[in-house]
Amino acid sequence: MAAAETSSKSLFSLDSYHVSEELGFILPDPLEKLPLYYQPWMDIALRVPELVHSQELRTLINKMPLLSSQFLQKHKELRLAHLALSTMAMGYVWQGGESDTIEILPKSLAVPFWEVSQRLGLPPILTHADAALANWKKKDPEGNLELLLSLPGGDSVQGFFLVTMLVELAAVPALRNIPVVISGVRCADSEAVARALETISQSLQDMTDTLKLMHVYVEPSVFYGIMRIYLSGWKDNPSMPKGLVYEGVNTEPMEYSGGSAAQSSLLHCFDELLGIKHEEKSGAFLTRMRNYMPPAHKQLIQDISLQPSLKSFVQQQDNEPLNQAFQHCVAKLLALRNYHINVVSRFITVPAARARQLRDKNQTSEGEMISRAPTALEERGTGGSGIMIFLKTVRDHTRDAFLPDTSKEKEHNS
Ligand code: HEM
Repeated sequence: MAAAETSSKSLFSLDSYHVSEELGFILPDPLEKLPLYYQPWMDIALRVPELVHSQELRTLINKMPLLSSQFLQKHKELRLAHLALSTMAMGYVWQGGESDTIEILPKSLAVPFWEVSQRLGLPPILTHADAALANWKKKDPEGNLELLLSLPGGDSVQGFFLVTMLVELAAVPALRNIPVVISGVRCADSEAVARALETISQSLQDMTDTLKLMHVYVEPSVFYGIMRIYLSGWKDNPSMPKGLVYEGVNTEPMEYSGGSAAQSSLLHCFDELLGIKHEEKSGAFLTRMRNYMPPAHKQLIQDISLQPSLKSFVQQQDNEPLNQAFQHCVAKLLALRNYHINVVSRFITVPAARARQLRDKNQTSEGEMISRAPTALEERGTGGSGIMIFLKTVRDHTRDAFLPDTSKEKEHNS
Protein backbone atom coordinates (compact mmCIF):
# COMPACT_ATOMS: atom_id res chain seq x y z
CA MET A 1 0.00 0.00 0.00
CA ALA A 2 0.94 3.59 -0.50
CA ALA A 3 2.23 4.30 3.00
CA ALA A 4 4.70 1.46 3.04
CA GLU A 5 6.19 2.65 -0.25
CA THR A 6 6.49 6.30 0.72
CA SER A 7 8.99 7.26 3.34
CA SER A 8 8.96 10.99 4.18
CA LYS A 9 12.16 11.38 2.08
CA SER A 10 11.18 9.54 -1.11
CA LEU A 11 9.63 11.19 -4.12
CA PHE A 12 5.98 11.90 -3.44
CA SER A 13 4.00 10.34 -6.27
CA LEU A 14 0.22 10.63 -6.60
CA ASP A 15 0.08 7.43 -8.59
CA SER A 16 1.02 5.33 -5.58
CA TYR A 17 -2.10 6.67 -3.82
CA HIS A 18 -4.43 5.70 -6.68
CA VAL A 19 -4.72 9.35 -7.67
CA SER A 20 -4.78 9.94 -11.42
CA GLU A 21 -2.72 12.73 -13.04
CA GLU A 22 -5.70 13.51 -15.30
CA LEU A 23 -8.68 12.86 -13.03
CA GLY A 24 -7.41 13.19 -9.47
CA PHE A 25 -9.58 11.18 -7.07
CA ILE A 26 -12.17 10.37 -9.77
CA LEU A 27 -12.11 6.71 -10.83
CA PRO A 28 -10.91 6.64 -14.47
CA ASP A 29 -13.33 4.90 -16.87
CA PRO A 30 -15.53 3.08 -14.35
CA LEU A 31 -16.99 -0.22 -15.56
CA GLU A 32 -20.58 -0.05 -16.75
CA LYS A 33 -21.31 -3.74 -16.31
CA LEU A 34 -20.57 -6.53 -13.83
CA PRO A 35 -20.02 -10.18 -14.83
CA LEU A 36 -23.29 -11.78 -15.97
CA TYR A 37 -23.67 -13.69 -12.69
CA TYR A 38 -24.45 -10.35 -10.97
CA GLN A 39 -27.25 -9.40 -13.37
CA PRO A 40 -29.90 -9.75 -10.59
CA TRP A 41 -28.16 -6.84 -8.77
CA MET A 42 -27.82 -4.62 -11.82
CA ASP A 43 -31.39 -5.31 -12.97
CA ILE A 44 -32.64 -3.75 -9.73
CA ALA A 45 -29.92 -1.13 -9.19
CA LEU A 46 -30.53 0.43 -12.61
CA ARG A 47 -34.23 0.90 -11.75
CA VAL A 48 -34.04 2.23 -8.19
CA PRO A 49 -35.81 5.60 -8.80
CA GLU A 50 -38.70 3.96 -10.65
CA LEU A 51 -39.00 1.07 -8.16
CA VAL A 52 -39.02 3.48 -5.22
CA HIS A 53 -41.74 5.47 -6.94
CA SER A 54 -43.90 2.35 -7.45
CA GLN A 55 -43.02 1.15 -3.92
CA GLU A 56 -41.76 -2.16 -5.32
CA LEU A 57 -38.08 -1.88 -4.44
CA ARG A 58 -38.24 -3.54 -1.03
CA THR A 59 -40.32 -6.43 -2.39
CA LEU A 60 -37.88 -7.09 -5.22
CA ILE A 61 -34.81 -6.86 -2.97
CA ASN A 62 -36.46 -9.25 -0.48
CA LYS A 63 -36.74 -11.77 -3.33
CA MET A 64 -33.21 -11.20 -4.66
CA PRO A 65 -30.96 -14.31 -4.64
CA LEU A 66 -28.01 -14.36 -2.22
CA LEU A 67 -25.00 -14.15 -4.57
CA SER A 68 -21.39 -14.85 -3.69
CA SER A 69 -19.07 -11.86 -4.02
CA GLN A 70 -16.10 -14.10 -4.85
CA PHE A 71 -16.38 -13.66 -8.62
CA LEU A 72 -15.64 -9.96 -8.30
CA GLN A 73 -11.93 -9.67 -8.82
CA LYS A 74 -10.72 -6.33 -10.16
CA HIS A 75 -10.84 -3.04 -8.27
CA LYS A 76 -13.24 -1.54 -10.82
CA GLU A 77 -15.61 -4.51 -10.48
CA LEU A 78 -15.66 -4.03 -6.73
CA ARG A 79 -16.29 -0.29 -7.12
CA LEU A 80 -19.27 -0.86 -9.45
CA ALA A 81 -20.61 -3.57 -7.13
CA HIS A 82 -20.32 -1.17 -4.14
CA LEU A 83 -22.10 1.55 -6.10
CA ALA A 84 -24.91 -0.84 -7.11
CA LEU A 85 -25.35 -2.37 -3.65
CA SER A 86 -25.23 1.00 -1.90
CA THR A 87 -27.75 2.54 -4.33
CA MET A 88 -30.09 -0.38 -3.61
CA ALA A 89 -29.51 -0.05 0.15
CA MET A 90 -30.34 3.70 0.17
CA GLY A 91 -33.53 3.01 -1.81
CA TYR A 92 -34.46 0.08 0.45
CA VAL A 93 -34.00 1.98 3.70
CA TRP A 94 -35.72 5.20 2.61
CA GLN A 95 -38.42 3.92 0.23
CA GLY A 96 -41.11 4.70 2.82
CA GLY A 97 -39.72 8.08 3.90
CA GLU A 98 -38.73 8.93 7.47
CA SER A 99 -41.92 7.56 9.01
CA ASP A 100 -41.58 4.06 7.55
CA THR A 101 -37.94 3.10 8.01
CA ILE A 102 -36.71 -0.45 8.48
CA GLU A 103 -34.45 -2.00 11.10
CA ILE A 104 -32.99 -4.85 9.06
CA LEU A 105 -31.27 -4.88 5.70
CA PRO A 106 -32.04 -8.31 4.21
CA LYS A 107 -29.29 -10.90 3.90
CA SER A 108 -29.24 -11.05 0.09
CA LEU A 109 -28.20 -7.39 0.06
CA ALA A 110 -26.43 -7.08 3.41
CA VAL A 111 -23.97 -9.99 3.11
CA PRO A 112 -22.43 -9.18 -0.30
CA PHE A 113 -22.53 -5.45 0.55
CA TRP A 114 -20.53 -6.12 3.69
CA GLU A 115 -18.03 -8.36 1.89
CA VAL A 116 -17.44 -5.93 -0.99
CA SER A 117 -17.09 -3.06 1.50
CA GLN A 118 -14.51 -5.01 3.52
CA ARG A 119 -12.47 -5.71 0.41
CA LEU A 120 -12.50 -2.04 -0.66
CA GLY A 121 -11.98 -0.63 2.83
CA LEU A 122 -15.19 1.41 2.45
CA PRO A 123 -18.19 1.44 4.83
CA PRO A 124 -21.38 -0.45 3.80
CA ILE A 125 -23.31 2.70 2.81
CA LEU A 126 -23.37 5.07 -0.17
CA THR A 127 -20.28 7.31 -0.04
CA HIS A 128 -18.91 10.23 -2.06
CA ALA A 129 -16.44 7.70 -3.52
CA ASP A 130 -19.39 5.78 -5.00
CA ALA A 131 -21.89 8.37 -6.12
CA ALA A 132 -19.55 11.17 -7.22
CA LEU A 133 -16.24 9.49 -8.06
CA ALA A 134 -17.22 6.13 -9.62
CA ASN A 135 -20.63 6.84 -11.11
CA TRP A 136 -20.01 8.29 -14.58
CA LYS A 137 -19.82 7.40 -18.23
CA LYS A 138 -19.52 9.28 -21.49
CA LYS A 139 -22.94 9.76 -23.05
CA ASP A 140 -21.71 10.64 -26.54
CA PRO A 141 -18.48 11.14 -28.52
CA GLU A 142 -18.55 14.86 -27.64
CA GLY A 143 -17.69 13.84 -24.09
CA ASN A 144 -21.02 14.73 -22.40
CA LEU A 145 -21.40 12.78 -19.19
CA GLU A 146 -24.16 10.86 -17.50
CA LEU A 147 -24.54 8.85 -14.30
CA LEU A 148 -24.31 5.06 -14.25
CA LEU A 149 -26.84 4.73 -11.43
CA SER A 150 -29.27 7.21 -9.95
CA LEU A 151 -31.58 7.87 -7.02
CA PRO A 152 -35.01 9.53 -6.90
CA GLY A 153 -34.95 13.20 -7.97
CA GLY A 154 -34.67 13.08 -11.77
CA ASP A 155 -32.35 15.55 -13.52
CA SER A 156 -31.38 17.20 -10.24
CA VAL A 157 -29.70 13.98 -9.07
CA GLN A 158 -27.72 13.84 -12.29
CA GLY A 159 -26.82 17.54 -11.89
CA PHE A 160 -25.83 17.13 -8.24
CA PHE A 161 -23.40 14.26 -8.72
CA LEU A 162 -21.97 15.43 -12.04
CA VAL A 163 -21.35 18.99 -10.79
CA THR A 164 -19.69 17.50 -7.70
CA MET A 165 -17.51 15.43 -10.00
CA LEU A 166 -16.65 18.53 -12.06
CA VAL A 167 -15.55 20.25 -8.84
CA GLU A 168 -13.24 17.27 -8.26
CA LEU A 169 -11.95 17.70 -11.81
CA ALA A 170 -11.30 21.42 -11.35
CA ALA A 171 -9.06 20.50 -8.40
CA VAL A 172 -6.73 18.26 -10.41
CA PRO A 173 -4.08 20.95 -11.18
CA ALA A 174 -3.98 21.69 -7.45
CA LEU A 175 -3.54 18.01 -6.60
CA ARG A 176 -0.73 17.65 -9.15
CA ASN A 177 1.07 20.54 -7.50
CA ILE A 178 0.97 19.16 -3.96
CA PRO A 179 4.04 16.95 -4.62
CA VAL A 180 5.76 19.97 -6.21
CA VAL A 181 5.21 22.00 -3.04
CA ILE A 182 6.44 19.15 -0.88
CA SER A 183 9.64 18.57 -2.80
CA GLY A 184 10.20 22.35 -3.10
CA VAL A 185 10.03 22.66 0.68
CA ARG A 186 12.42 19.72 1.09
CA CYS A 187 15.06 21.30 -1.11
CA ALA A 188 14.29 24.88 -0.03
CA ASP A 189 13.33 26.03 -3.52
CA SER A 190 11.15 29.07 -2.72
CA GLU A 191 10.50 29.91 -6.34
CA ALA A 192 9.19 26.43 -7.19
CA VAL A 193 7.00 26.42 -4.08
CA ALA A 194 5.59 29.88 -4.87
CA ARG A 195 4.78 28.87 -8.46
CA ALA A 196 3.08 25.65 -7.34
CA LEU A 197 1.06 27.55 -4.71
CA GLU A 198 -0.15 30.02 -7.34
CA THR A 199 -1.36 27.08 -9.47
CA ILE A 200 -3.14 25.65 -6.43
CA SER A 201 -4.83 29.06 -5.83
CA GLN A 202 -6.06 29.18 -9.40
CA SER A 203 -7.40 25.66 -9.11
CA LEU A 204 -9.25 26.54 -5.88
CA GLN A 205 -10.82 29.50 -7.72
CA ASP A 206 -11.87 27.10 -10.51
CA MET A 207 -13.46 24.80 -7.91
CA THR A 208 -15.54 27.72 -6.60
CA ASP A 209 -16.57 28.72 -10.12
CA THR A 210 -17.57 25.14 -10.88
CA LEU A 211 -19.56 24.87 -7.64
CA LYS A 212 -21.71 27.74 -9.02
CA LEU A 213 -23.07 25.25 -11.59
CA MET A 214 -25.07 23.64 -8.76
CA HIS A 215 -27.52 26.53 -9.13
CA VAL A 216 -27.91 25.77 -12.84
CA TYR A 217 -28.37 22.02 -12.69
CA VAL A 218 -30.01 21.32 -9.32
CA GLU A 219 -33.44 22.50 -8.21
CA PRO A 220 -33.31 23.37 -4.46
CA SER A 221 -36.86 22.12 -3.76
CA VAL A 222 -36.08 18.77 -5.42
CA PHE A 223 -32.78 18.50 -3.57
CA TYR A 224 -34.39 19.31 -0.22
CA GLY A 225 -37.77 17.65 -0.66
CA ILE A 226 -36.86 14.49 -2.56
CA MET A 227 -33.17 13.71 -2.94
CA ARG A 228 -31.70 14.45 0.42
CA ILE A 229 -33.27 11.60 2.35
CA TYR A 230 -31.71 9.05 -0.03
CA LEU A 231 -28.25 10.38 0.86
CA SER A 232 -28.93 10.10 4.60
CA GLY A 233 -27.34 7.59 6.88
CA TRP A 234 -28.20 5.69 10.02
CA LYS A 235 -25.92 7.42 12.48
CA ASP A 236 -26.99 10.51 14.45
CA ASN A 237 -30.27 10.30 12.57
CA PRO A 238 -33.39 10.52 14.78
CA SER A 239 -35.45 8.56 12.21
CA MET A 240 -33.15 5.56 12.65
CA PRO A 241 -32.07 5.89 16.27
CA LYS A 242 -30.88 2.29 16.56
CA GLY A 243 -28.91 2.13 13.33
CA LEU A 244 -29.34 -0.80 10.95
CA VAL A 245 -28.93 -4.57 11.32
CA TYR A 246 -27.04 -6.09 8.39
CA GLU A 247 -28.74 -9.50 8.38
CA GLY A 248 -26.31 -12.41 8.16
CA VAL A 249 -23.40 -10.13 9.12
CA ASN A 250 -24.07 -9.07 12.70
CA THR A 251 -27.07 -9.40 14.98
CA GLU A 252 -26.39 -5.97 16.53
CA PRO A 253 -27.36 -2.82 14.59
CA MET A 254 -24.54 -0.75 13.10
CA GLU A 255 -24.40 3.00 12.49
CA TYR A 256 -23.01 4.73 9.42
CA SER A 257 -23.16 8.36 8.29
CA GLY A 258 -24.78 9.28 4.99
CA GLY A 259 -23.04 10.47 1.84
CA SER A 260 -21.51 13.94 1.88
CA ALA A 261 -18.76 15.80 0.03
CA ALA A 262 -17.17 16.13 3.47
CA GLN A 263 -15.93 12.67 2.41
CA SER A 264 -14.12 14.17 -0.60
CA SER A 265 -10.37 13.94 0.01
CA LEU A 266 -9.68 17.31 -1.66
CA LEU A 267 -10.15 19.79 1.15
CA HIS A 268 -8.60 17.40 3.64
CA CYS A 269 -5.43 17.44 1.49
CA PHE A 270 -5.40 21.25 1.18
CA ASP A 271 -6.02 21.68 4.90
CA GLU A 272 -3.07 19.43 5.75
CA LEU A 273 -0.83 21.13 3.19
CA LEU A 274 -1.64 24.64 4.43
CA GLY A 275 -1.52 23.60 8.09
CA ILE A 276 -5.17 24.38 8.86
CA LYS A 277 -6.09 23.15 12.33
CA HIS A 278 -9.75 22.52 13.00
CA GLU A 279 -11.58 22.99 16.28
CA GLU A 280 -12.08 19.80 18.30
CA LYS A 281 -15.67 18.86 17.46
CA SER A 282 -15.69 19.82 13.77
CA GLY A 283 -12.19 18.36 13.42
CA ALA A 284 -13.42 15.08 14.90
CA PHE A 285 -16.30 14.95 12.39
CA LEU A 286 -13.94 15.63 9.48
CA THR A 287 -11.47 13.02 10.72
CA ARG A 288 -14.29 10.48 10.99
CA MET A 289 -15.26 11.25 7.40
CA ARG A 290 -11.81 9.99 6.33
CA ASN A 291 -13.02 6.48 7.14
CA TYR A 292 -15.52 6.91 4.30
CA MET A 293 -12.78 7.42 1.70
CA PRO A 294 -10.88 4.82 -0.31
CA PRO A 295 -7.97 3.84 1.99
CA ALA A 296 -5.25 4.97 -0.46
CA HIS A 297 -6.81 8.48 -0.57
CA LYS A 298 -7.03 8.59 3.20
CA GLN A 299 -3.37 7.57 3.32
CA LEU A 300 -2.42 10.45 1.02
CA ILE A 301 -3.98 12.94 3.45
CA GLN A 302 -2.16 11.31 6.34
CA ASP A 303 1.18 11.39 4.51
CA ILE A 304 0.77 15.06 3.55
CA SER A 305 0.22 15.79 7.24
CA LEU A 306 3.56 14.11 8.06
CA GLN A 307 5.62 16.35 5.78
CA PRO A 308 7.69 19.27 7.08
CA SER A 309 5.43 22.29 7.69
CA LEU A 310 4.87 24.46 4.60
CA LYS A 311 3.77 27.40 6.73
CA SER A 312 6.97 27.30 8.85
CA PHE A 313 9.02 27.11 5.65
CA VAL A 314 7.25 30.18 4.23
CA GLN A 315 7.80 32.08 7.49
CA GLN A 316 11.49 31.15 7.62
CA GLN A 317 12.15 32.16 4.01
CA ASP A 318 10.62 35.60 4.46
CA ASN A 319 10.33 35.99 0.70
CA GLU A 320 7.56 38.30 -0.57
CA PRO A 321 6.36 36.34 -3.65
CA LEU A 322 6.30 33.16 -1.53
CA ASN A 323 4.39 34.89 1.30
CA GLN A 324 1.89 36.20 -1.21
CA ALA A 325 1.43 32.83 -2.92
CA PHE A 326 0.73 31.21 0.47
CA GLN A 327 -1.75 33.94 1.42
CA HIS A 328 -3.51 33.59 -1.95
CA CYS A 329 -4.01 29.88 -1.33
CA VAL A 330 -5.54 30.42 2.10
CA ALA A 331 -7.73 33.22 0.70
CA LYS A 332 -9.01 31.04 -2.14
CA LEU A 333 -9.75 28.12 0.19
CA LEU A 334 -11.59 30.53 2.50
CA ALA A 335 -13.56 31.90 -0.47
CA LEU A 336 -14.48 28.35 -1.53
CA ARG A 337 -15.76 27.57 1.97
CA ASN A 338 -17.69 30.86 2.06
CA TYR A 339 -19.30 30.11 -1.27
CA HIS A 340 -20.14 26.58 -0.14
CA ILE A 341 -21.95 28.06 2.87
CA ASN A 342 -24.09 30.10 0.43
CA VAL A 343 -24.89 26.94 -1.51
CA VAL A 344 -25.90 25.13 1.67
CA SER A 345 -28.07 28.05 2.67
CA ARG A 346 -29.87 28.03 -0.70
CA PHE A 347 -30.28 24.23 -0.81
CA ILE A 348 -31.01 23.48 2.84
CA THR A 349 -31.54 26.46 5.17
CA VAL A 350 -34.00 28.36 2.96
CA PRO A 351 -36.13 25.32 1.97
CA ALA A 352 -36.07 24.13 5.60
CA ALA A 353 -37.49 27.48 6.75
CA ARG A 354 -40.16 27.30 4.04
CA ALA A 355 -41.04 23.71 5.05
CA ARG A 356 -41.45 24.76 8.69
CA GLN A 357 -43.64 27.67 7.64
CA LEU A 358 -45.87 25.41 5.56
CA ARG A 359 -46.14 22.89 8.37
CA ASP A 360 -47.05 25.56 10.89
CA LYS A 361 -49.82 26.77 8.61
CA ASN A 362 -50.82 23.16 7.98
CA GLN A 363 -50.33 23.69 4.25
CA THR A 364 -48.97 20.39 3.14
CA SER A 365 -50.53 20.55 -0.30
CA GLU A 366 -49.51 18.13 -3.04
CA GLY A 367 -47.48 20.60 -5.07
CA GLU A 368 -45.23 21.61 -2.18
CA MET A 369 -42.65 18.88 -2.18
CA ILE A 370 -40.47 20.60 0.36
CA SER A 371 -43.17 20.30 2.98
CA ARG A 372 -42.89 16.53 2.68
CA ALA A 373 -39.15 16.62 3.31
CA PRO A 374 -37.98 14.66 6.36
CA THR A 375 -38.09 16.80 9.49
CA ALA A 376 -35.30 14.85 11.20
CA LEU A 377 -32.80 16.31 8.74
CA GLU A 378 -33.84 19.95 9.01
CA GLU A 379 -30.93 20.96 11.18
CA ARG A 380 -28.52 18.33 10.01
CA GLY A 381 -26.44 17.53 6.97
CA THR A 382 -26.70 14.13 5.32
CA GLY A 383 -23.39 13.31 6.98
CA GLY A 384 -25.21 13.95 10.27
CA SER A 385 -23.51 17.19 11.30
CA GLY A 386 -25.32 20.25 12.80
CA ILE A 387 -24.86 22.15 9.58
CA MET A 388 -24.27 25.87 9.86
CA ILE A 389 -22.37 25.94 13.14
CA PHE A 390 -20.11 23.21 11.79
CA LEU A 391 -19.48 24.86 8.41
CA LYS A 392 -18.83 28.30 9.93
CA THR A 393 -16.44 26.87 12.52
CA VAL A 394 -14.51 25.08 9.77
CA ARG A 395 -14.48 28.30 7.72
CA ASP A 396 -13.27 30.39 10.69
CA HIS A 397 -10.39 28.03 11.40
CA THR A 398 -9.35 28.28 7.75
CA ARG A 399 -8.93 32.02 8.32
CA ASP A 400 -6.52 31.30 11.19
CA ALA A 401 -4.01 29.88 8.70
CA PHE A 402 -3.14 33.29 7.23
CA LEU A 403 0.37 34.48 7.94
CA PRO A 404 0.22 37.18 10.64
CA ASP A 405 -0.66 40.83 9.86
CA THR A 406 -2.07 40.60 6.36
CA SER A 407 -5.17 38.48 6.97
CA LYS A 408 -7.77 41.23 6.48
CA GLU A 409 -6.17 42.58 3.34
CA LYS A 410 -5.89 39.10 1.81
CA GLU A 411 -9.45 38.16 2.59
CA HIS A 412 -10.64 41.28 0.74
CA ASN A 413 -8.57 40.21 -2.25
CA SER A 414 -10.12 36.75 -2.40
C1 HEM B 1 -26.15 21.32 -3.28
C2 HEM B 1 -24.86 21.13 -3.03
C3 HEM B 1 -24.29 20.90 -1.67
C4 HEM B 1 -24.89 20.90 -0.45
C5 HEM B 1 -26.35 21.17 -0.12
C6 HEM B 1 -23.87 20.60 0.53
C7 HEM B 1 -24.10 20.46 1.89
C8 HEM B 1 -23.14 20.19 2.83
C9 HEM B 1 -23.41 19.97 4.22
C10 HEM B 1 -24.78 20.01 4.87
C11 HEM B 1 -22.24 19.72 4.83
C12 HEM B 1 -22.03 19.43 6.32
C13 HEM B 1 -21.55 18.02 6.50
C14 HEM B 1 -22.66 16.97 6.42
O1 HEM B 1 -23.31 16.73 7.43
O2 HEM B 1 -22.89 16.43 5.35
C15 HEM B 1 -21.22 19.79 3.83
C16 HEM B 1 -19.88 19.64 4.06
C17 HEM B 1 -18.94 19.73 3.10
N1 HEM B 1 -19.15 19.88 1.75
FE1 HEM B 1 -20.89 20.20 0.83
N2 HEM B 1 -22.67 20.45 -0.09
C18 HEM B 1 -22.88 20.60 -1.44
C19 HEM B 1 -21.94 20.46 -2.43
C20 HEM B 1 -20.60 20.28 -2.20
C21 HEM B 1 -19.62 20.12 -3.24
C22 HEM B 1 -19.87 20.07 -4.74
C23 HEM B 1 -18.42 20.03 -2.61
C24 HEM B 1 -17.06 19.84 -3.23
C25 HEM B 1 -16.64 18.71 -3.70
C26 HEM B 1 -18.66 20.11 -1.18
C27 HEM B 1 -17.70 20.01 -0.21
C28 HEM B 1 -17.94 19.92 1.14
C29 HEM B 1 -16.90 19.79 2.13
C30 HEM B 1 -15.41 19.74 1.86
C31 HEM B 1 -17.53 19.68 3.35
C32 HEM B 1 -16.85 19.56 4.73
C33 HEM B 1 -16.70 20.92 5.36
C34 HEM B 1 -15.45 21.65 4.91
O3 HEM B 1 -14.38 21.04 4.82
O4 HEM B 1 -15.57 22.88 4.67
N3 HEM B 1 -20.00 20.25 -0.98
N4 HEM B 1 -21.81 20.07 2.60
